[in-house]
Amino acid sequence: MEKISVYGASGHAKVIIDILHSNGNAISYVFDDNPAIEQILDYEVVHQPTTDKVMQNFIIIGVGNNRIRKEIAVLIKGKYASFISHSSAIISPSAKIGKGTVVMANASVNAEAVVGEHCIINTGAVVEHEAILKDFVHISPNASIAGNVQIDEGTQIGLGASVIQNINIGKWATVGAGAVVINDVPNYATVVGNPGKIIKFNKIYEAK
Ligand SMILES: CC(=O)SCCNC(=O)CCNC(=O)[C@H](O)C(C)(C)COP(=O)(O)OP(=O)(O)OC[C@H]1O[C@@H](n2cnc3c(N)ncnc32)[C@H](O)[C@@H]1OP(=O)(O)O
Repeated sequence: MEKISVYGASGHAKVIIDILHSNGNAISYVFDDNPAIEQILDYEVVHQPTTDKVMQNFIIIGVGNNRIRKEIAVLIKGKYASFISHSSAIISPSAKIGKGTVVMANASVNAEAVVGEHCIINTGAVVEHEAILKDFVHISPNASIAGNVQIDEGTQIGLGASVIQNINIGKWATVGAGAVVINDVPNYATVVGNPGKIIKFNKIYEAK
């Protein structure tokens, strides 16, 4: 089993640690740049200047925010672990999943789905057949992505949201918790409700 370092000691990192345990992976280091965070679950959190040691292992970024996860991925250019998944996740042999991505407990990724790098397929989420998710996408707990949906970089699909088949969702968009998306969503839009409607466009800058 690979030894893995977790970069970022957040709540999301705690779930990643559970996943690594579920697979029998050894965790070498948990790193955070905030020196005030000293402990996460049973692990002592290391800080600079131990960064070099952290980099010697395969890395999973333990940060839930898509934009910050991308900034870290671009900044540290580490050797990222191939995707990790909880032992209860169901992943089709024909699905393709990029490095650094995390598939959590009871999630499903079905036939010929393509999931990019550093994505989060959160607890109980469903990514249906032939869906295409670009890098840094987060499918929140219990959200469902139907067949042939395409979701561009950095977009978050909120808790329990549903996206019907063949929909295209742009980059750095947000779908609110519980939304039902039945129309394409443009880049940067925030969509809420059933049927999903655009309420605003995100003003946060796009990670480089
Ligand atoms: C493991 C984990 O914890 S993963 C975390 C997963 N988290 C989520 O899924 C959270 C998803 N986020 C949301 O649903 C948020 O409410 C967002 C992003 C859609 C909107 O958040 P904000 O930008 O802060 O908007 P704000 O709270 O000001 O709401 C704006 C309007 O939209 C409404 N609204 C906000 N969220 C929703 C929603 N999910 N469904 C319906 N209406 C909503 C508000 O009531 C408000 O309406 P009003 O203008 O008539 O008063």
